[in-house]
Amino acid sequence: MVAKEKVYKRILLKLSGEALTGQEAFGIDPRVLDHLALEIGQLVGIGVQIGLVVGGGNLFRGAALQTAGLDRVTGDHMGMLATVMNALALRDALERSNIATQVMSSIPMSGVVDHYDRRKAIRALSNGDVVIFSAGTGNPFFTTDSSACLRGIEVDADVVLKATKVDGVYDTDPMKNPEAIKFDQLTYDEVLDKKLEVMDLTAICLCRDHDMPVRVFDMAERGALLSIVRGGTEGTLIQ
Ligand SMILES: Nc1ncnc2c1ncn2[C@@H]1O[C@H](COP(=O)(O)OP(=O)(O)OP(=O)(O)O)[C@@H](O)[C@H]1O
Ligand SMILES: O=c1ccn([C@@H]2O[C@H](COP(=O)(O)O)[C@@H](O)[C@H]2O)c(=O)[nH]1
Repeated sequence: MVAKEKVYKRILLKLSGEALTGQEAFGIDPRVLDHLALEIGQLVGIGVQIGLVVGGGNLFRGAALQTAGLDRVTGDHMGMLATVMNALALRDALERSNIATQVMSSIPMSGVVDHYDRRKAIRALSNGDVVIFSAGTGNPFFTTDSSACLRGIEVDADVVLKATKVDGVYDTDPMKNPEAIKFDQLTYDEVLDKKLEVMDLTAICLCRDHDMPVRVFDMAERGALLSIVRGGTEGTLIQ
């Protein structure tokens, strides 16, 4: 039974960078951005406060660049800059849908976006603006899963919602094993013990230590986001 009213007042929504590619060969598919603007607009419409983190996997990942011969820290810097590009594209799509949006970056980028400031972010969220936290944590060797959980905890979100390319957490990677079995619910320790790779384990530890629930769900499933903020059980809940 799904409530008509929202059960979450403030959320941290982590969007898959990789899923932004959509049907394009590389980069960002504008149709994915438009779909996201529609879904996010529905939440804004019922008064949900939304912090966003978008990944960079559609453009660059430090680990992949290292495999190709680049220095790892340089690769991670490139990955973090990729998340800023995605954040700018997302802001553009949201603003075209008349959704007030601010982008903050963990890496100072004067003249392009504001530097991350927790108090300003909380004020903006309280005013109903969508706030996109870009450039990850600002540090190499992390991922945007960790930055999403970190920012979610900092701004006192009710939940971290990881919107990704699969519809939940499975016992093995469902992209590689069609027989994989899906979980409806898991504890943080079960994710850690089983080394389930849907989310990086640093992020899970952080959420466990700060009692931040995480729901993993399919970014492409229409209406899933709205349903979840009203108490729907799409995907897998980790708590
Ligand atoms: N046990 C598992 N259950 C579900 N998915 C898993 C599991 N193990 C690995 N995965 C993989 O994890 C992926 C999601 O994590 P990943 O960090 O790669 O993507 P993302 O965070 O959505 O993208 P980006 O890093 O670009 O933001 C899924 O596409 C899935 O293939
Ligand atoms: O705190 C962070 C966050 C990210 N990175 C680098 O950016 C890329 C893209 O992020 P994804 O989470 O993989 O989408 C990541 O692979 C890292 O290289 C970072 O260094 N620090």
